[in-house]
Amino acid sequence: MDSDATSLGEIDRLRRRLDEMDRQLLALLNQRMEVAKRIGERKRRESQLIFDPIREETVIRDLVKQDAGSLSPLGIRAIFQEIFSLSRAQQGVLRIGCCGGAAGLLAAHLRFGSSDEYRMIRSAEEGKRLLVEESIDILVLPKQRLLDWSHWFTGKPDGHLPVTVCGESDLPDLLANHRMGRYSRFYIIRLGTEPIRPQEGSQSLKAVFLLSGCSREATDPWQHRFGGCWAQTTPCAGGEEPPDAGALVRLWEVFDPPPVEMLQEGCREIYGDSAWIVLLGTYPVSSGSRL
Ligand SMILES: O=C(O)C(=O)C[C@]1(C(=O)O)C=C[C@@H](O)C=C1
Repeated sequence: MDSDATSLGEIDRLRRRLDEMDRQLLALLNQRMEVAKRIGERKRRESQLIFDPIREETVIRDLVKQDAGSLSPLGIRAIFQEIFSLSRAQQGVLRIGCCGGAAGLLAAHLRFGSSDEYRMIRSAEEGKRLLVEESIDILVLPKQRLLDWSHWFTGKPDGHLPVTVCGESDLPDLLANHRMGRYSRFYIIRLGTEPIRPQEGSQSLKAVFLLSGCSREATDPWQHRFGGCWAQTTPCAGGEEPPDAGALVRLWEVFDPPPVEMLQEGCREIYGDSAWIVLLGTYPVSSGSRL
């Protein structure tokens, strides 16, 4: 037997092993879907949302920590995001609205997976309406448009938003051509005033704050005062700042988010009554490029 034939025989044998493993994987996935369906029934009875980003992140993180094989963290993440997507589809449909054209759709697809329902949204205003009407469950919004949210809610003196930011999605550098580059970061927003609570044992949290009613320059002392203590601040206004909306300041890698009252107090000290802060939500951050 020549060496080509030997190698073909070996490939055949290995492929048969792969076939058997694929069958096992599929059987396990089907079993997993049955369990997810049961969780979904329970959630429906208790009026809980299908999408639980903190649980998903915790599962992925634990798996990445556990894996002693050759899989990359990004690979594990991509596989499990698809599994969660299948699993959400068993529980009902997660309806995702995407602003930001094709880039928004792509960012959402990269974050969520193939089995959810996507809908292109022409403007942040339309997205807000559909979210409030509950025609969509999640809105994916380019970071530039987050300022519009700041704008909309500056009118509300109590500073309560009916939405929380529950994640972020990046377009990988690979896709950052001229047009997409503008839309490299997206926020995932969902309805609900309850900020997402950190899971016990969660290592790293992000908090997003809107600091409104003051000019961009005026955020400097605020950043100086609070930035160093427990967070780094990043102004992320981009070039599309609405005239009176004030500044948006993001705090990130907040391990132990300070009480909102303390922030508000500090803010009042610096700006008197001319500014206020809105806590949009806290959510886990991943060490990879996507959440
Ligand atoms: O743990 C849950 O709450 C589930 O619904 C299961 C599951 C999963 O497949 O692991 C599915 C959807 C949620 O977003 C989180 C996790």
